Amino acid sequence: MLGVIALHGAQITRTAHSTTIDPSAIVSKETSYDTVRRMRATVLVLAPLLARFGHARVSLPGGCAIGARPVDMHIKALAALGADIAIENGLIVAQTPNGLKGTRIVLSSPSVGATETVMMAACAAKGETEILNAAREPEVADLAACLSAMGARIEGAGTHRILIDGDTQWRPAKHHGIPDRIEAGTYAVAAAITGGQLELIHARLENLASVVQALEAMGVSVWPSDRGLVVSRDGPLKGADITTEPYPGFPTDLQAQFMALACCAEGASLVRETVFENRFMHVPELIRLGANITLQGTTALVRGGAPLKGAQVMATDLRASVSLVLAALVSQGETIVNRVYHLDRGYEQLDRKLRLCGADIERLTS
Ligand SMILES: CC(=O)N[C@H]1[C@@H](OP(=O)(O)OP(=O)(O)OC[C@H]2O[C@@H](n3ccc(=O)[nH]c3=O)[C@H](O)[C@@H]2O)O[C@H](CO)[C@@H](O)[C@@H]1O
Ligand SMILES: C=C(OP(=O)(O)O)C(=O)O
Repeated sequence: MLGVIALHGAQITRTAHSTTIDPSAIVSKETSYDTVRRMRATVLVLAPLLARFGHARVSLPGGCAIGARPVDMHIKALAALGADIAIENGLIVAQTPNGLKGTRIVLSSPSVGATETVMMAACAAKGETEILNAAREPEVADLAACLSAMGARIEGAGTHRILIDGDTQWRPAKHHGIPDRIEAGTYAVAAAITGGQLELIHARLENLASVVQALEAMGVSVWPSDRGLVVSRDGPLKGADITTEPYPGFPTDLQAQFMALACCAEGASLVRETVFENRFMHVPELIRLGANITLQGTTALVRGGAPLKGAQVMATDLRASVSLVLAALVSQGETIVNRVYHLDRGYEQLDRKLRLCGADIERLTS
């Protein structure tokens, strides 16, 4: 695989649903559960709706089926800021009869979504809010940069402690979301698994340190270019141990893709998932392609080097889907990935981009 791939803004690709769907559709009882189930980002409109209207009715979010995915931290934090919240018929119903009031929020774990919810709500609260044990993901800092451009006063986003001065006087602003580091990591695996070279335009080394470390441990070269990063492999792939962790650790959203890569390595790899309790649904499908993987609890032992052969496989979630596409690129014969619609939540025109770089890939349904 050889070529150049331009990455899109994280906010565009990763939260596409919230940008294209009118909030009134999200709260409508007519919205089909199946639609909402696929949208994790719906929970993130709760704070802006509350701040704007003083009340909100938002479907309990779903997102990728990779665990129970509760929203207890979002709800507890909004309640601490002064919201009255109830769950009714699968909807989160919230109101702020006395407005929101800044306070100290200690998150029980550094949830990305809960940090974003609190940060947005705190902008509209009276007084100061402190978030402790905040998520440090670059998307949190990027959201803070966007809110700050709109008039918010936020310090410490990207660290474990965020301070927000409330009562924001909002103003219009333009903000470009950061390039999607998960999209970048996925195309990096495409270059690595095929023994090719890709230049990833806009990819940022500073947001991909743990990913680059894993690639290098597996025998893949990564270097900065004027426009982004170049990822290249011409020697053998080596096995590596990978443990998913909150940022700056190795991202859970790249675990499936690296497992596909590990299937093609010489030697064994251990892949541990610590963020979500059920994120190994790609394993039986990779095995269907011929991979040698043993699952034990939250750890997968991948014995690399077994030849992969094309088969009919089923995509279960966004990253599981793309891991099957990546494995199919190096499988002998034809692979058909069913339920490929999951892909579109995180990748714009994946098939076209891979085709332009030399892959023999075709989308059979829209
Ligand atoms: C739309 C979006 O940005 N999605 C990303 C976000 O998801 P999301 O924001 O849902 O992920 P979180 O960081 O909140 O989840 C991390 C862990 O905390 C748990 N938890 C979370 C909230 C809560 O109220 N209670 C609770 O127990 C979750 O079940 C999970 O085990 O960060 C994840 C971790 O990097 C990524 O995989 C997702 O791609
Ligand atoms: C899990 C993911 O997304 P969401 O949180 O939207 O389900 C993902 O992007 O891999």
